[in-house]
Amino acid sequence: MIYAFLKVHGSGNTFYLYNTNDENELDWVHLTKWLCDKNNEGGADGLLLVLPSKTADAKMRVINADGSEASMCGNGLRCVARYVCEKLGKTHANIETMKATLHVKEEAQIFESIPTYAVEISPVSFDLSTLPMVYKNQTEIKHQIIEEFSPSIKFTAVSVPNPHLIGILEDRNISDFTHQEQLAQFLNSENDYCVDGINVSYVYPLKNDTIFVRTFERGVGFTNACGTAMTASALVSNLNGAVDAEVVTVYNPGGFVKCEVKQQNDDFQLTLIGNATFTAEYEIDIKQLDYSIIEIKETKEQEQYEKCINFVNKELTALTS
Ligand SMILES: N[C@@H](CCC[C@H](N)C(=O)O)C(=O)O
Repeated sequence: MIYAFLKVHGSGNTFYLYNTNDENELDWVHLTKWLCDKNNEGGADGLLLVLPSKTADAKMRVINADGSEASMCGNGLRCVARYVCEKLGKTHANIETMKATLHVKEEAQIFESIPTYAVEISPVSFDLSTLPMVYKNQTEIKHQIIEEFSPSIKFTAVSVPNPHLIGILEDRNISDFTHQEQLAQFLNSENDYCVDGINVSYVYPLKNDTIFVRTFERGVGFTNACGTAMTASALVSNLNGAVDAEVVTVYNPGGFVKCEVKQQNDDFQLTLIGNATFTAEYEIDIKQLDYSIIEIKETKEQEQYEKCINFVNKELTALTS
């Protein structure tokens, strides 16, 4: 039987998007592992399921490349937002996710001819029980050196609501990620700190309102970008004085986003703004657990997005040289 998928990305964080009314239509875990295999048309970082919702315009589920399910996906939510808004002929919508129903809307383009959406990132918590993560008897890890991780990097643990460990670096050498990879691989395998793994991001403050973020994602590995990680990094950078801006520009290997950070008492209102690019339509023949790609129809959107990448690379070179 032939199934229609969209290939989409937010900041180069690439997903297959599939819309269905039947939440049990296919073996999502088995399918996602095949779709994300780099040997199959370059793979992807995960699968976004768009499903009916009793309480919102639609429901989003996120399956990581390794088959694990995540509670949230910021880059993916922008793509789902565009898909749902275009399908319903609206510029605003509410999307049900595992832990919250989130408001999404079409936004002014962040770069010429780039479809742009703004999505709410919520709930936010610094309580280690929400990650889940354990460290001695602490209930939080906030801008703290953890000798077992690094003698110099200060880390913050935060859920948005998926789990993130954010390290703020003092230097601008955004070319060597060896330490980050070693720590992330340790925390995403058998260890005494994180039972279900954690997304690990290193943040490089560049200006008072600008950071660079590289993320090793739980269930995927290094990706071009992680929307929830970039938003969490903008929040943590503000809280720790690395930046002082309500709107933070976040560069990443896959492009850039804007993260809005508002605080009222202990409540944070976080908004992630960035591209929602649809690169191709895929027709995939699925017979039980056997898959074959029948046809790929490229859109023209990636050509325009490459111009955005070229602009970002020039900006980054100027900021880090
Ligand atoms: N890349 C996504 C996050 C996807 C889930 C994450 N890997 C997790 O398991 O928490 C994003 O853009 O936020």
